[in-house]
Amino acid sequence: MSWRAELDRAARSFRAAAAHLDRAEALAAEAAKALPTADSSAARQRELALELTRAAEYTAPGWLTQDLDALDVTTPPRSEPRHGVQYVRIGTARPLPDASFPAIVPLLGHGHLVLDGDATDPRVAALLQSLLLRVLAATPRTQVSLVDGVTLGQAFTACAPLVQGGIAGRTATDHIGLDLLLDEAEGHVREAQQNLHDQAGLDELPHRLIVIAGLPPQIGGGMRTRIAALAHAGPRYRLHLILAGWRDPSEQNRAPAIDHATYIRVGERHPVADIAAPVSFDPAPPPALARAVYTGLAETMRRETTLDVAALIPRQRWWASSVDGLSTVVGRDQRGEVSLSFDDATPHWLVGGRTGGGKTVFLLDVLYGLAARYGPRELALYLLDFKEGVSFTEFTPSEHDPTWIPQVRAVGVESDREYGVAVLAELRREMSRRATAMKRAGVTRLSELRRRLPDQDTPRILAVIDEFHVLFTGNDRLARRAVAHLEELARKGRSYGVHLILASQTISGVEALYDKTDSIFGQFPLRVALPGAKGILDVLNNAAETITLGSAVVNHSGGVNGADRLIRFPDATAGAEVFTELRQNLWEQREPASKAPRVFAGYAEQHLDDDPVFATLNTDGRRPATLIGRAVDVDQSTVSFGLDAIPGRHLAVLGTSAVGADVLQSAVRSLVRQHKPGHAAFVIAPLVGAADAQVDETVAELAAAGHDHTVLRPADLAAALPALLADADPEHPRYLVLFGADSAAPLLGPTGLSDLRILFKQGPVRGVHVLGWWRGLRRFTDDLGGTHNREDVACLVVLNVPGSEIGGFLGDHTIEWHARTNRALAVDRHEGTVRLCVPFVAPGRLDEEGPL
Ligand SMILES: Nc1ncnc2c1ncn2[C@@H]1O[C@H](COP(=O)(O)OP(=O)(O)OP(=O)(O)O)[C@@H](O)[C@H]1O
Repeated sequence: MSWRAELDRAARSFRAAAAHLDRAEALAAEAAKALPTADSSAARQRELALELTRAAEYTAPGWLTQDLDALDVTTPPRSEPRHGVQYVRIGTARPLPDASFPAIVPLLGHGHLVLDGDATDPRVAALLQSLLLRVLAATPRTQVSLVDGVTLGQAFTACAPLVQGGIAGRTATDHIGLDLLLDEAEGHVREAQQNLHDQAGLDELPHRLIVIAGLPPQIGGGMRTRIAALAHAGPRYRLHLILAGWRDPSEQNRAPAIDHATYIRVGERHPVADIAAPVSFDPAPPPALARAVYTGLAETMRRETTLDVAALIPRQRWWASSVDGLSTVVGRDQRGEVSLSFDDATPHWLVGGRTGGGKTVFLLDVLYGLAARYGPRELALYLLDFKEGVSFTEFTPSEHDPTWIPQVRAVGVESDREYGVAVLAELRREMSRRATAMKRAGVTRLSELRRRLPDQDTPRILAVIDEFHVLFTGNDRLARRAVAHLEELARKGRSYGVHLILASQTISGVEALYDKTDSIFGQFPLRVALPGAKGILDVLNNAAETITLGSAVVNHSGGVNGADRLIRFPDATAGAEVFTELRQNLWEQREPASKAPRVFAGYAEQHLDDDPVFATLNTDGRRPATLIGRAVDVDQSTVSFGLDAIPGRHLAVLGTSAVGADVLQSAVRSLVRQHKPGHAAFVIAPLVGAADAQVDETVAELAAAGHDHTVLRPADLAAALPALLADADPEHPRYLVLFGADSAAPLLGPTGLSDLRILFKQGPVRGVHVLGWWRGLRRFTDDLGGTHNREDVACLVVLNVPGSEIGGFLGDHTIEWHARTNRALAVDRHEGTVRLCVPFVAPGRLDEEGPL
């Protein structure tokens, strides 16, 4: 066929193609191939170039062919290549100096582009940027994976908004990153295959475009073969490659051929075999345009992936079984809802982010999601927060809302480390119980036990510890116990259905865990990095640095680079009503016997009148007890000292804090309830003005209860001491209550002091007990007659006395006590116990007293 006939045929073809998109796509390529270069008439060539331009514009409209300089961000995208092939412009073909047409090549819906040069060649770098912008602007749902092993990511710096928006993963620059990226791409193919197998179709699956600006130098034949295999399978599953630098200099180790590819030879005059004209490649797009398009895409993605809290909650409640694990929707990514699990693969999670990075919100999303899915027989929650704040209070009953989440067993807000360690110890005990039950049942996993004994109450336990690093501060015995507990729970938890979320705001927080025991770290394969998270992901992975509020990087591989998934999660604070309704709803569904969670609020005062033991005190007990506060433990057990006929059963409250008078008052008030009127006598010595209010209230209560009581004038104290012992009757106890005992010594003089010491030594066996508030340890020691007599007063409530001093007094320097507001150390020398407690105070005392 002559060239003229050839040209006519091509021109005819193009006219027909105008009516038929698919056909035009095919014929455009054919016609371009047919362009003769030598002896054709210039006029005809110009005419044909015009035809080709029209056909190209028709075949690949807007973003796909126009000069990028001539476009702005408002240019609409082309609809997805639903059928057929999407062509994209690579540059301008110029058969004559004054005749040109867009050089377009097929990509999405067809195959791949392979360039022999890499991005170290500026023409290639520019072309890749232009191609990426065109494809993404025309087909906005496309997912992108970027590899640049030759210019350290320089080729894709303009793509930062795509990375932040979750449209592109972070650029892989080395063989490890490429390896992970190929894993992900192979996952895409598998997912698509599954979709086809399930006859779900691929319409919902976005295109995935892998742009490789140059391969990292370290990669070997295996990796190249994987790329070639992906290229072979990819187009059928909406996966396409733009592969630059695909050449191998060694003849022995040639790069495998890429199927379905259009090869572009960068250095040649006719770089594309199908276009019989010289082609100059497109320049890089105007930076402002790229920025505007990519930012717009990221914003659209943000809108589309933003999830309402309602989407976290399934329509049906408590339907799920936790036999094999727990799982809940936590957010969305480009592909839809994202669920995370606690199971054998990801038994525990590590969550981090800067202050205000959304950690609390994320945790609330997770907890409500789980609580909606798994009933109390499937899930038990322990929630611990060490910082000031209200993270978990909404799970507990309050004055405004008496409901609670029935799965919650214990909540600590502004917890002490001691409380945290007590919770961890309780979890370990539960693990031991389960281990025994499993041994007995002859099984090794919780799931087997659950299947074998479906009626047994063995829910999966999730313990959430916010600001967990506080547990390690101090590097003391308590810290070591915390580490030991955490290590055990982290290592064995998966077998016994005990899962942890450790969350922290600070890098030092996370490092604290690492420093304590790097073996724990490996037990937390699932990492959730919120904005500004440090130390949560691998050191080389800075994915969390650029994400915005409401997003999180989820990484199932211990935080390694390239295994990131960017999700968005809903704002729990914005959806508060939804969660409130859910809470009330779940509460209504609870079993009638369901108990409210045990709540420890570190900042709260404890009042004797609210104490459950105080409420049950009566005169039938064998051994009168003085109630002094609530222990910092999971049950907040009441701390008391029994006053029986054993030497040493006296009570000393130590410290200048005004709380001392309250504690003494509580001790007396609890005794008041345990004696019938006339069966005990109370001798009250008000020695300091600071305790006047408590003295008055105590006396009024004694009078109201009809108890025998005397209020001593200070001047009468010395005379009263021998009398107390003289006619003592163990059946009718007597209590000497010294409000401000440190002021007694000058009143007593040497004889009186000696009488006091005799009382200390001989009183209890004869039914006489001293209860005193000494405002200084030194005074108390002197009154005892020296530390060698410390056994004479066995019950101590230590307030603001330095730890070293009390350690010295007790002869035990291992005691760790840091005096602080609203805390006391209850020491029982006989029982050998040293317990941290919240002392009973008068309501409002902390507001008056302020911090110590
Ligand atoms: N998914 C989200 N979408 C939109 N806004 C959010 C989202 N998550 C959190 N926020 C906003 O950020 C604020 C801080 O969140 P949050 O209290 O969870 O941070 P935090 O990391 O727990 O901070 P801190 O530890 O200092 O309390 C919230 O008040 C909320 O308005």
